[in-house]
Amino acid sequence: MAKPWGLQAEWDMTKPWNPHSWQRFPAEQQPAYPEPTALEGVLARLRQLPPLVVPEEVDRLRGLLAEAAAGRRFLLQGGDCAEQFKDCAPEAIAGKLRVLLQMSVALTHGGRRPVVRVGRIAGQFAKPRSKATELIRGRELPSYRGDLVNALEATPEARRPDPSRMLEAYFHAAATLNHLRALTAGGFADLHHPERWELPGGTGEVPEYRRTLDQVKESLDFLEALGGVQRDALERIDFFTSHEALLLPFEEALTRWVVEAGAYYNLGAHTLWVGERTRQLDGAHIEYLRGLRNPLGVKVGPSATPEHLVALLDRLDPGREAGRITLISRFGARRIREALPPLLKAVQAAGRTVLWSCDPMHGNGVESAQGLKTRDFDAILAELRQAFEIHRELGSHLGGVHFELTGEAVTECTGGTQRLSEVDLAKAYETGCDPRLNGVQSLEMAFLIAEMMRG
Ligand SMILES: O=C[C@H](O)[C@H](O)COP(=O)(O)O
Ligand SMILES: C=C(OP(=O)(O)O)C(=O)O
Ligand SMILES: [Mn+2]
Repeated sequence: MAKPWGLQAEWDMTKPWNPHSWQRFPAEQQPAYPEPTALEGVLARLRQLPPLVVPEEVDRLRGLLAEAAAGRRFLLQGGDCAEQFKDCAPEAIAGKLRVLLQMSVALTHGGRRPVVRVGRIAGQFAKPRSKATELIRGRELPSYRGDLVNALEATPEARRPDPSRMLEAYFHAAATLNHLRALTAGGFADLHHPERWELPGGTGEVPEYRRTLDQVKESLDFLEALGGVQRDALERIDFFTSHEALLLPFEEALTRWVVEAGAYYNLGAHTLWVGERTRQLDGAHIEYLRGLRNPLGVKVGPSATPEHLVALLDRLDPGREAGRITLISRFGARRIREALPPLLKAVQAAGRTVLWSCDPMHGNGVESAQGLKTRDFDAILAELRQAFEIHRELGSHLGGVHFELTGEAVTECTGGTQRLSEVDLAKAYETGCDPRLNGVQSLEMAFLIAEMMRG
C-alpha cells in the first residue's frame, strides 16, 4: 500500500550514501549501549512510527531560509540547551513559543524584516559533552548526555545509556509538537490578542515591548479600517522545529525516503544542525547529514579553518542550493573579531551563498565563583554587535541569531536590566546543561538586535 506522501521505509542499501552509511565512519559523542538487542528493538519500532513533520514543511522552510540568505528575512532560532522530558508540559511549551513570538514581533517591527521562527524544541534531547565524566558534589559520574541518552539524576544507574529513552524521546517530541501546532493554528499567535503575549511579570519589565505592542495594534487597526488585513495571515503562523543531529542511530531511524521528491528526509524535525564537536569532514555526522534533503545548520567555532569550512560546504551542499546551509558562528565576544573574517572571506571567495547566523551563547560560557556555568548578557550582546559589524564591513550580512533561552523566569545568565549577578544565579538555576536567557533577557536582547538590524 502506498504510504502518505509516498514515504517508503525500505532503503536502498546498495547506494554509496544511504541512511545507514554513516556507520562506516568514525562517530564522536555516541554512547556505548550495553545491550545491542534492546537497541535494535527500539530502532525497529522507531522506523515504523509516523514522521513528526512532513516533507512539504521542510521544503517550505528551505525556501524561507533561502530568502533569509538573500537578506529578505531574518532567522530566529532558539530554545533550551537540553530539552528535558519534564518540559513536555503546557506552560513550558507555551512559554517557549510565547517568548519566541514576542522576540519575533520586536525583530519584525524594529528590524523591518519578516522573521523565520525555528525552535530548539520537540527533539533537542541529546548533548555533546567536553568530558566523559563530570564531578557532582564530589562524586565522579558519567556525564549527562541529554534525556535521549541518560537521566540527569546524579546516580550511576541514572547515567547509564538506555536505548528505550529513544522511544520516550519520540513520544515526548510528538506531544510537544502537537501542542505547538495546536497553539499556532488556534490563534495563540494572533496579534489582535496581545494580552496572550504578556511577559510573566507584566510588560512593565520591558517598557519598549508595551510600546511596540501598542504600535502594532495601532497599525493593525489602521489597516483594518482600510479593509486590508488578511485575518488568516495573522492568526496562523509558521513555526519550525530543530535539534542537533547527534545521536545517529536515532536520526537514522527517523529518516524516510520520499518518493515524490526522490530524496531522503529526516522527518524528526524540519532542520538539523551539526555541532562544533562532531563536524569532522570524514566523520559519521557529516556523512549522515550530507544525504538528507533538509536544510542544515553547521556550528562554526574556533576549531574551524577556512579550508575545512569550504570543504564542508562542498560535502554538504555540492549542488549549491539556496537555503540549504546556515552557518552558525559561535566564537565568543573576545575571539569573533579575529576568527570570523578569514572564514567569511573564504566562503565568499568560494562563491558560496549561505545564510550566516550567530550563536552568541556557546563562545561566552564562564564559571561563576559558586561553580555554576553562566554567560553574561553584555558578552552575548558584544558578540552579536561585532557579528553585525564584521558582516557589514565585508559586504555580507548577518541573517539570523541562535539562542539558548526559555520563557521561564530562570536565573542562569547574568546581566540585563534585571541586573542578575552571580549570587542571584542559585535562585532559579534549572537548566539541564547550559545557561539560558530568561524571558525578560530574551526580549531585551531582541530589541537590541532589532536596532542592530537597522544599522
Ligand atoms: O550545549 C553545548 C554543550 O553540550 C555544552 O556546552 C557542553 O558543556 P560541557 O563543557 O559542560 O560538557
Ligand atoms: C552543543 C551546542 O553547541 P556547539 O556545538 O556550538 O558547542 C549547542 O548548541 O547546544
Ligand atoms: Mn548548549
